[in-house]
Amino acid sequence: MYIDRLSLTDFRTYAQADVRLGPGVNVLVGPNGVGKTNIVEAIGCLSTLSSHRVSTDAPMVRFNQERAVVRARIVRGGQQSILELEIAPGRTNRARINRSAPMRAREILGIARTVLFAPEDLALVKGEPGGRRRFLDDLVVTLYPYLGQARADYEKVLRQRNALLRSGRRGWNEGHESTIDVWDQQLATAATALTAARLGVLRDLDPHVETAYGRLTDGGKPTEIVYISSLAGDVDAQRLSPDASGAGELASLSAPELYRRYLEALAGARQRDRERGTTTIGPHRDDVALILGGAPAKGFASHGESWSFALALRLGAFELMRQDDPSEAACPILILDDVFAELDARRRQRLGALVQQAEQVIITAAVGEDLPADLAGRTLRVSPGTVTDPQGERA
Ligand SMILES: Nc1ncnc2c1ncn2[C@@H]1O[C@H](COP(=O)(O)OP(=O)(O)OP(=O)(O)O)[C@@H](O)[C@H]1O
Repeated sequence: MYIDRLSLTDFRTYAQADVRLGPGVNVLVGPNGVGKTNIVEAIGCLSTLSSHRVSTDAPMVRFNQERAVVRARIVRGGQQSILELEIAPGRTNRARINRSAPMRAREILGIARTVLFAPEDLALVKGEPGGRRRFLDDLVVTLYPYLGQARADYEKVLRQRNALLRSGRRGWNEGHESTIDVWDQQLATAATALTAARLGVLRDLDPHVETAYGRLTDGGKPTEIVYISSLAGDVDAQRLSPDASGAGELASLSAPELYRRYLEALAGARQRDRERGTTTIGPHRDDVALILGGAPAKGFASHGESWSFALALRLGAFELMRQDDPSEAACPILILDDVFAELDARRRQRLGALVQQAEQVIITAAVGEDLPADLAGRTLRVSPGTVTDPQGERA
């Protein structure tokens, strides 16, 4: 799939801009701060309904405006469709497909399939567990959209259980005890679905990440991704020695056994949870250990290695999505924001060769010379509030 026209209204720096893109490689070039990332952020948001760099919608709306609109014409296997997303902070975001009546934004989730790599992804390797969980859950929901419900259910029941635990700190009574039994069953149901899906996706992702890292780094160190589960004991201890994590055993459990393990663990942790006023067992406490050359990448890998590992995670996700539906119409759009400047000449070359597998690649770069010479494609010049197309016309 590819986007051939993108239109932005009051999105970040753009009052109104029309950007013409094409299949193959598209490079957005312009000085720092000119608005290149704003464009790829808009495409990512149309695909995932969230920004890769902010957790709320307000910063995406141009200063002093109330709403932003992102519209894209998407070509999938020769069929065109127009997707539109209205971002209105403080109100419900709305979407339209082919200029239909407005619908809930959720309805367009996943129609534009994208994989976006940005400098912020370094946090996947160096940062806190929340980013890794989000990466994994986003991939789970992309591959198995029906699990979006399990994820939403889990978050809802978790909030309710935590609210009950907090209220119980002022005096725990029989009402609390019977209500928490109900929440535990619901939590265990959603946790089972989510954990099984995460383990399955990790198992499938792992070899693709290893291959991508090897290709990027000329056969560099081996990588491994290990799931760390709060069901299998102290997550901090597992992070230090991921080999000893119980994830392998968890992956072999059937769903009813996993459910039983969650129920047992929640019951066993109830006293502690009551004291702390929060739930200490469940997928929201889990993590993913990224292992490079036998050692946890976090804390051990160099900056360049961490960067390449983060990139390999995204490229691995791209490959997994491609394998999941090998038709060209479903091939995700690959977006690389500011990547090449961070890599040495050889890794640039290798990345340049790797990305050409996508039907559409969108790359941002402050300096065109940072890109490998054989990365053939169209170049769009970005200047404040405007993107100039290859023919030199102002869009
Ligand atoms: N809501 C907004 N309204 C208006 N301008 C905004 C808004 N949000 C960000 N900006 C401006 O957008 C600019 C940053 O744009 P962007 O991140 O796309 O730059 P870039 O071209 O990718 O830069 P770099 O090469 O440094 O990464 C900043 O000047 C910032 O002030």
